[in-house]
Amino acid sequence: MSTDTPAMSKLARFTPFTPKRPLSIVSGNELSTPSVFNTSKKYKASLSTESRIRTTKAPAHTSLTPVPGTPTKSNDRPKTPSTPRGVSPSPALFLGPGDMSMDVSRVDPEEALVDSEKIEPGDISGDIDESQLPTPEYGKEDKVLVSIRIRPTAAQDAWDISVPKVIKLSPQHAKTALTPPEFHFDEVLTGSENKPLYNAVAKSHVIAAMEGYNAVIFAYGQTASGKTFTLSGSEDQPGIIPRAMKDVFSHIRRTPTREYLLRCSYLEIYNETIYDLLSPPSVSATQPVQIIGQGVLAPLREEVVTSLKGVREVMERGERHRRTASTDWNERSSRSHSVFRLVIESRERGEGKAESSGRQTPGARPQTPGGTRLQTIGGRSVQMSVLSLIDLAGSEKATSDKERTREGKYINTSLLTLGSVIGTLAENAAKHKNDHVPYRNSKLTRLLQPSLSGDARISVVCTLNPDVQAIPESTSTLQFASRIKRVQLSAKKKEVVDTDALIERYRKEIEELKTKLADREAEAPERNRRLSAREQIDESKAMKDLNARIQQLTKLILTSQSVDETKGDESRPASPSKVDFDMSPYQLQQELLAARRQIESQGNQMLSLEAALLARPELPPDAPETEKDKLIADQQKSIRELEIVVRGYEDNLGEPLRQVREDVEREWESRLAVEVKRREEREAWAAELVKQLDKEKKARLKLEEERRALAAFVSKFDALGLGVGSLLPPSSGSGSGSASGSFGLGKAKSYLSKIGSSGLGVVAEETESPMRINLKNQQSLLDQTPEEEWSLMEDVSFEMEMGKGKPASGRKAANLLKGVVGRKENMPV
Ligand SMILES: Nc1ncnc2c1ncn2[C@@H]1O[C@H](COP(=O)(O)OP(=O)(O)OP(=O)(O)O)[C@@H](O)[C@H]1O
Repeated sequence: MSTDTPAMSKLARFTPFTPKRPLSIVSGNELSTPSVFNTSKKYKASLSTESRIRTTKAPAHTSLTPVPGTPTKSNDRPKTPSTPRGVSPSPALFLGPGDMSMDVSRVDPEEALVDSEKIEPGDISGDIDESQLPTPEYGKEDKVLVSIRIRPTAAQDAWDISVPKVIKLSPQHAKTALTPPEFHFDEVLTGSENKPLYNAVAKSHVIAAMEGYNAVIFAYGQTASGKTFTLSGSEDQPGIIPRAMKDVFSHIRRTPTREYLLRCSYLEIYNETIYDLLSPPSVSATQPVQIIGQGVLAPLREEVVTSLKGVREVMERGERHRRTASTDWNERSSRSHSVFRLVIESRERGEGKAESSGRQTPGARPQTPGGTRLQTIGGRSVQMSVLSLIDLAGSEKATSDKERTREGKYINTSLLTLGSVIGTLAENAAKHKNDHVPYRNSKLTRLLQPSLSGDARISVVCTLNPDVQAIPESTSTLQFASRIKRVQLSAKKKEVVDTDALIERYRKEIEELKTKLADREAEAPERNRRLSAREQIDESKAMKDLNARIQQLTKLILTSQSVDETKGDESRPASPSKVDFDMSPYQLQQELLAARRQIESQGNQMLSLEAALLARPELPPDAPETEKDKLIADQQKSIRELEIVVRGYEDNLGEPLRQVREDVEREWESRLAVEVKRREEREAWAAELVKQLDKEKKARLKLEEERRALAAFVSKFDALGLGVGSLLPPSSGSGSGSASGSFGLGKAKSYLSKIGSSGLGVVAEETESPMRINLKNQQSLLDQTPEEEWSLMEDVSFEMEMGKGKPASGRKAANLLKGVVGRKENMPV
């Protein structure tokens, strides 16, 4: 290939190949973080000291790596492990005072606005050629902008690029005698100059992103073909990313009518897992990023940037966390696909500075899933777009290293999936088909899905290694590039609807309804006297409807995320999330019902708006322009209303309803807990009672035994004919041995049963024998009967009369008594 082709003349001339610089160890203080923006250091950074040492000093564009297929792996070259996601500094480090970037969760977007006045000259100086505006047609078409970049080589070049924008294999390298096929692209570029490359392939897309279109720029190609060099560049040849960032700020400076909020994130897909490069590695390793919706990623750290320095800091941090490793073909091969995303939000500036700052009540802004968002203010809508800059890992052959081979498999699989996705999309576009596109087969294609489905302007730079040994890989890259050229796009500007006017209307209606309600309430007592019961019911229903409408409108305002600054919190409707916790479950259920009714009514509102939209009057083509404009304005109004109602509907469907339900549940839960506790206490008490009863039963059984023993003793005593009178204490009423004081067996039994069921009942609480206790504390029944017990025996008449029966001698009787009673433990005799 001749370096003097017309294609070349457009860009920088071929940079003569300089042999690879021998690796040298640099001293510790020479180690510093390389930066894409830093003109004195190489961009690509690694966490491993080894790789930092090796790469910090190497001027990238002069040390060309050999082509795959001719590994230069030498034994003396140190093997670089893949960059470890090393121990990270504490997260606090990321938000230090010197940090130019800010975690979105802690930033008030209105305070982080960037406008033309805030751009420092340093942010846009350098080699950005502001006069060179993007080629007009680029980025404005519905096609992907596809460019080929051929890296310089010292070996024999296999490709012919003598015709502008065309590349074909030089006939001497073709395998057949047939003329090699030609590939046509938007640009075919060579050389090491990154500035013309940027202007040709990226600038228009960066500007498109600044103007509200989603834009994606990615580099595709085999390993060591120059993707990272193209995107990130080197110290003296900054690549697309640093140039794009400069252009972002210079665009802001050129656009004094708008103000901007910039947020950036940086991630990599490594072995089919997405890692957040801005989170501390310990965090991102344990919480990989998930794709939770069309282009929605979580958890993903986004940082607000207000200057080029801020972007640089964020980029450098991300770069430090990227995985790179030495392979057989590239000393610092990217082992992952990396995606740098810049979210650009902008709106027209207001009149004065105060208004332009658009300060909103802090804290009043509802949280949005994507983090901090710019608000529409006073009719100023917000434009939002995402610029994604993607450095894909290179396709490669199996290497000699096991780990690299494993990574290579993942890389190749995801690139293959990308290829087949692109193939299907191209096919669908060419044949107007709608075949299934296998986006879900890899993380990379899932991530790119919204863009590839047409939602973004895409520019692809396919990098080629022109060496003869790399012909198969280069051919495959060219085929990929041809396919992606056929993909159809239809990117549209994303503009957040201006809801302010509508909200103002709602607010007015609320005021009117409130006045009406207040009037009605004031007249109610007087009116009710005149009205029949039926009419009173109707009247109260009408008042309820008024109330419901007020609430509905108030909630619509809340869901449209607008807060009236002048009225502060007063103007805010009672948020459903602030349900009164003192409400009874009944009241909460009423709230729940009201919320449900509201959802239904919003559903109806949506249907009627949809119907109105469908039933819109058709205008004849020759109708006057003013009529057409009016119709368009009316339709736009209906669409806005519909959107707001839909948003309100979605919000109500989720949040408030859930919260009311939770409140009701919480209320019932606490009640249930009290009931359960009470029940448990009762059960414990009942168990205790059962235990006590059991004890008492046992005590009664013992007592019964005692009683029986006593009864037996008395019977024996009776049988022996021993009068108890002599044993009894002298009684005032009956003298000892009185004939009338007979103690019959029946009476004694009744006495015993009485004492068993009354006085001794208390012993049931004791574990010891009730008799024993009783006898411990009292005098023995036989020795000394307590008065009250004797009183039980008042009517006892001694059947045994003196001299009747066969009296035992006093000594014999005493022994007998001892013999019977003495068997009873502790019974004093
Ligand atoms: N156009 C170019 N001009 C000068 N040097 C280049 C050019 N393209 C690539 N290089 C050099 O070639 C080497 C490999 O390039 P680079 O790392 O960009 O390849 P890559 O495609 O990103 O590889 P991988 O997929 O393995 O990460 C680097 O040293 C780089 O500086």
